[in-house]
Amino acid sequence: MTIYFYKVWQPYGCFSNFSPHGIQIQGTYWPTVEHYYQAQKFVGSVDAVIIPTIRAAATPEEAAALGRCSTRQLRSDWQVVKTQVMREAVLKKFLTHADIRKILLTTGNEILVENSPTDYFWGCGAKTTGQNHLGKILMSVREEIRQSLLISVSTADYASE
Ligand SMILES: Nc1c(N[C@@H]2O[C@H](COP(=O)(O)O)[C@@H](O)[C@H]2O)[nH]c(=O)[nH]c1=O
Repeated sequence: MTIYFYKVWQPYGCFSNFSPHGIQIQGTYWPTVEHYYQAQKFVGSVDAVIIPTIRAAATPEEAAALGRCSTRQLRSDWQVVKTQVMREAVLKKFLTHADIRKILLTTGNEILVENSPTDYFWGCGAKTTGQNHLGKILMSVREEIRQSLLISVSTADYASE
């Protein structure tokens, strides 16, 4: 059965990038994946000065509003790199926090869909025809973590023989 998620306070809210699970990337701490993702839009752009303000935003909603401001200039390669930026942050989130990693793994092979009514790239959009890239990243992170756990279990078996 497909698992839909969107808001933090709804079922499977920990899959939202707005969930309060901090990550450390290259020595810098970010309060949520959303803070990190929105700030990466400006790395190397003339508006990079906004990055510390996004990192310090009190909420992910505030970080998103800063990052979505249409008068600021995005980095020129943003459309090319944004999916990889998101995957790196989501993977780090689930490697860092054991409680939500367990929730992700217990979804087995179910399809995960960000049920955003507006976003046809990261989510499925109101018509459910969106590309669901966040759901796809979560499923791929789930598989990567599962495989790495299998490898560590089999290595431990081997070592104990
Ligand atoms: N969960 C969630 C949202 N969805 C998130 O918004 C981000 C896309 O931002 P952008 O690329 O700037 O349009 C991405 O992290 C997506 O998962 N948006 C919201 O306004 N509220 C929310 O609770």
